[in-house]
Amino acid sequence: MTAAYKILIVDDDPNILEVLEERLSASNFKVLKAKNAAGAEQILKAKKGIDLLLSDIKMPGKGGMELFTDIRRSLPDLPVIFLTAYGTIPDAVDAIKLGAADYISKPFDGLELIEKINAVIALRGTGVGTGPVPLFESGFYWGKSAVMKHLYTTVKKVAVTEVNVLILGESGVGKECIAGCIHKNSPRKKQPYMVVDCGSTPAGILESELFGHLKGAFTHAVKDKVGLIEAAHSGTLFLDEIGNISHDMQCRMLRFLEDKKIRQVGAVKETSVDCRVIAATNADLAQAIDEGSFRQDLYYRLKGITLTIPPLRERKEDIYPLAEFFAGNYGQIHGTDQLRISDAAVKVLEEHPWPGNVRELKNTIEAGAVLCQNQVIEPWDLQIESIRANAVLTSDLPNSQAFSIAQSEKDTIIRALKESRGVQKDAADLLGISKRAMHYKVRKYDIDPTVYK
Ligand SMILES: Nc1ncnc2c1ncn2[C@@H]1O[C@H](COP(=O)(O)OP(=O)(O)OP(=O)(O)O)[C@@H](O)[C@H]1O
Repeated sequence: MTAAYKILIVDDDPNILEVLEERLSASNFKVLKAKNAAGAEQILKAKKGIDLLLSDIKMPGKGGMELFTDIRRSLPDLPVIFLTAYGTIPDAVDAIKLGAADYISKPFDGLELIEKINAVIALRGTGVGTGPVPLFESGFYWGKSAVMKHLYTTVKKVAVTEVNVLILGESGVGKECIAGCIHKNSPRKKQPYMVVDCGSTPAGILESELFGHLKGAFTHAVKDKVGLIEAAHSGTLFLDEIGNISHDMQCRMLRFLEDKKIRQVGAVKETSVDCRVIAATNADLAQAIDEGSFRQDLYYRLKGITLTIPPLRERKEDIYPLAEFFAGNYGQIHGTDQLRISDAAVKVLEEHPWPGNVRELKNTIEAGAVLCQNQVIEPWDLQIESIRANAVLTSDLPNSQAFSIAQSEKDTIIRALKESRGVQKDAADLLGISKRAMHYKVRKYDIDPTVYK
């Protein structure tokens, strides 16, 4: 940030005004102060070009919320961050719903405060995110819930900036899809997009994967290797499962994020790398910080902006549209007619808690598409064990489908094998079961997979 950014602080506590002024001036912001709302309004009237207002919520006389509502009329684009004390957080949350940019709780962490200010200023006036929300984009279905519409707007705003982004959410909610979407909508979209799965890469290998190495740096380093960070130069680096990296790797990542320089394993010289960083995790980083297993300073570096994708069970209104979307995709890919999902199956889908989130729903619909008859997915075509068993036992199956559960399972296995031309691994993937379970069932039902090749 440059000295050009002007921040107006309003707080009735002179100590807070002083501490904030010191902290912000040290980060090159120009600071103006007011000890009450009236003072802030005077400054805003007299001085042009204030970039951000940092306001206390509880002040004698006119409070922060009232000030915020009033200045909305004359300065609708001025971003406001609220300072909240214990007890006023609900007010701050309400203020965000009304359009405030963010809030920070007292006593605040200096680094977090600066990161938030930088992020808000970076987003200000980007002029995006005000249009209608498209239903889907590049294979990603945004859904109909208010929370996903809001996420879309934020993603569009964030994408055009250089801010680092931390994406949080359970496994399968679509974190990697959102990261890709940010890159595709960013000015870096024509540059490399490198994905690193920090969770599944063994710690010993991750360092050389990320930073690269020189020939001879260790036993198996038979030639020089460019790391993924360097490969992402001028583009975007997506660090998936960042919550799983070792303490040593956290230190190295922090140094990289601070200086934007890397040193290959075995090298003496450092190389500058310009890449935007997006990280994701399904871990509870706040808890990991409390437990001392994740560095707080790294956390703040990563979370210029945090995007949280809620689990599917918390946005039930997205289940049916997503299921239809996947059914439609399946039809297109396999050249079949549009699949339908029966009302009874929709009910089953909407009642399931989806621990595997959208990934589980997608697999369920794809397996249902293979198993269904006459292009209609019924409850018994859904590979959701508890519900499926119940549906088979209790539903009004037509006579031709009135199989025993075992017969129905055998039939399912055969249909999946037919679909995957006898390849048991692919059939297992289709049904969402392990390869071992597939071998077991093939033996149990005495099925010969080679017949379906
Ligand atoms: N809104 C969506 N529209 C279409 N497909 C989606 C959506 N959300 C998730 N998916 C699909 O679900 C699967 C999982 O998505 P993704 O890998 O982005 O999730 P994730 O949160 O990164 O999971 P993990 O934490 O396990 O890595 C992918 O096949 C993806 O295409």
